[in-house]
Amino acid sequence: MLKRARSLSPPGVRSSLIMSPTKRTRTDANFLPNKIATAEAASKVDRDPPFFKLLNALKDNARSSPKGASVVYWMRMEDLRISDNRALAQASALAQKDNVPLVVLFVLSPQDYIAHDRSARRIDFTLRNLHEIKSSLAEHHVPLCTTSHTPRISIPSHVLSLLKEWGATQLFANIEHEVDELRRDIKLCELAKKEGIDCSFVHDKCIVPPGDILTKEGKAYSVYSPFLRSWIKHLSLKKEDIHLTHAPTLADNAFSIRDHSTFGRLFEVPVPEEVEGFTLQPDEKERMRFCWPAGEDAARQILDRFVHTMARGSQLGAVNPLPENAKAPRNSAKDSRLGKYKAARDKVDADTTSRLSPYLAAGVISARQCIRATTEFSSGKIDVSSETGIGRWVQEIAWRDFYTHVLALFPRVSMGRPFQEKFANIKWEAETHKDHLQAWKDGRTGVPIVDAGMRQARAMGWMHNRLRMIVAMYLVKDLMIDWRLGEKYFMEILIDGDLASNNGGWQWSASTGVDPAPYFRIFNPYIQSQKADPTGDFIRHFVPELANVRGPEIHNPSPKLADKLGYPRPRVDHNEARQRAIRRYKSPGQE
Ligand SMILES: Cc1cc2nc3c(=O)[nH]c(=O)nc-3n(C[C@H](O)[C@H](O)[C@H](O)COP(=O)(O)OP(=O)(O)OC[C@H]3O[C@@H](n4cnc5c(N)ncnc54)[C@H](O)[C@@H]3O)c2cc1C
Repeated sequence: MLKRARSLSPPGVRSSLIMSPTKRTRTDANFLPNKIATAEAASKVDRDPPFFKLLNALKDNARSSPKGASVVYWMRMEDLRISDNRALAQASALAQKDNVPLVVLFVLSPQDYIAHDRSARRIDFTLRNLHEIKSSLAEHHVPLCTTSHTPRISIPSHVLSLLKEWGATQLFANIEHEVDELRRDIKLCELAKKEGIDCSFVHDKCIVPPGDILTKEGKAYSVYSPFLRSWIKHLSLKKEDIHLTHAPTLADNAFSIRDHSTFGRLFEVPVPEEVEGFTLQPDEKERMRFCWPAGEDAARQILDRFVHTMARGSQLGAVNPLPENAKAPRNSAKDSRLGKYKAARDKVDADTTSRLSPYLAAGVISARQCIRATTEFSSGKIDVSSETGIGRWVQEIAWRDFYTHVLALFPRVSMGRPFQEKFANIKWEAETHKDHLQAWKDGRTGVPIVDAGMRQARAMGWMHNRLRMIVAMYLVKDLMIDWRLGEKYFMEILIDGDLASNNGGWQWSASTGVDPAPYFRIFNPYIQSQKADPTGDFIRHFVPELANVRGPEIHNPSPKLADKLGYPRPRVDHNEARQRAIRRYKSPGQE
């Protein structure tokens, strides 16, 4: 009997019809020359990371200025929340102490979005969250002023001019770890100092701040396991331990701010509906809203659902994570998705993972809150054991920290360089096989699990971790296409695009990064497919051409069946491609 996959797409949308993910304003042809630093430039930056330069600039700019007319918190793309937000809490506390209004600023920077390949989905998600934040802040009589500024090079001056307009002598923000953002903030510290304005940029993204976990030699870790061992030692739920402590809550501004000639008007400054060049098609916009509802409440509910409910096959696709009619029973730790995470996390045929990455990447929920939520099931302790679902999930949050530390302390990775310079000259096929890259993007490589994963990304702006590894390794090792083109495409299409995790994942798959998959251990996509999607439900859902195929052929259809169903044949023979990859990695630069 033929089995038909359920239709799980939002109303009016079929995954097979989803062709154009975003209105494209950029081409791949512009990418490589612009983005890759020379080996020398990367080494120079690695020797003197901007992250430490910023910490020094902040010391130099220690709080000394007299009380101003307001205190400003500059919210960025990675901290879109009000609760458990360290910089916001500190700004709020100071505003209370000085008895002046707190003002929240957000600066849209279209040039940065282009330079960093930001997806229109991520920008839309940012704006949707800003709308929520604006209303929530208004309940506390705190205005959110959203501006847009170009060129990006003058953002420090733009922020400074606003601070002066608002009579602020104190600026707070959470640290962003990408090279461009760090350099921008260093510049702002320098300019602010001249104007007598203090800058406090604080650690908030990671559980343990970059620089706090170092090897005995005082160097950053480039291997995950020892990093994890050290990371675990930093975690405790004791009151005095800062790493997991909830940041103090936001205090209200005085109601009189509403009548203030300058600050009162800020309540009227709208959050734009879109940023030019990052416009979503209407159906895509609807789908993103359906799959990824904005706001802290939504994020908290998604976390709660992960912690308390079982995985369901009906949730494998582009579904609403919080269906209105879901009266899902609350399960014990043994049965919940969190509890089963160790055994189930690599399965793609149900919602086995939390799907919190868009919320974590945008800071709609804090990583601290995610870890605190797990302690309910572990007698109030932090479980980091590799033997339990809870522990395994906490370790994933540690991967997020790990890659952010790598980004901050080995800035070369955000400059288009491989972490392992010896792999800089591998011979790629990008020029000779542009059609292969396009087929991969379109989900038409002829390898069902790869195509299903790529179509999931196109449909949802999100992909399961196991699939990300499979499709990434397939692009790099089977199609022999430069990992940077895959990294860029992921940023352009994913709603959770995060430079640290994305680069980490790509360099892991390409065997060029920190703690990578050894270059000779190459995933066989057909074996991976059987393990990740044993029933074939996932493939049938996302590859409608194969919707009626049952049995093992779903993982690797015969040429005859593929031709009959209008499904492409594989572009390369996996075994031959594997030999080619091993040969080229062994002797970089050689054919
Ligand atoms: C090639 C490649 C590209 C990736 N690009 C991104 C990206 O742009 N943004 C992103 O957030 N993650 C990225 N990841 C990591 C991972 O795939 C996603 O975080 C995960 O699939 C998100 O699903 P989830 O929220 O259900 O994760 P869960 O399994 O529920 O994990 C919980 C959280 O832990 C973190 N996490 C889990 N796995 C990893 C990991 N391997 N590395 C870093 N953090 C992790 C994420 O914040 C995630 O939300 C990438 C991985 C690969 C292999």
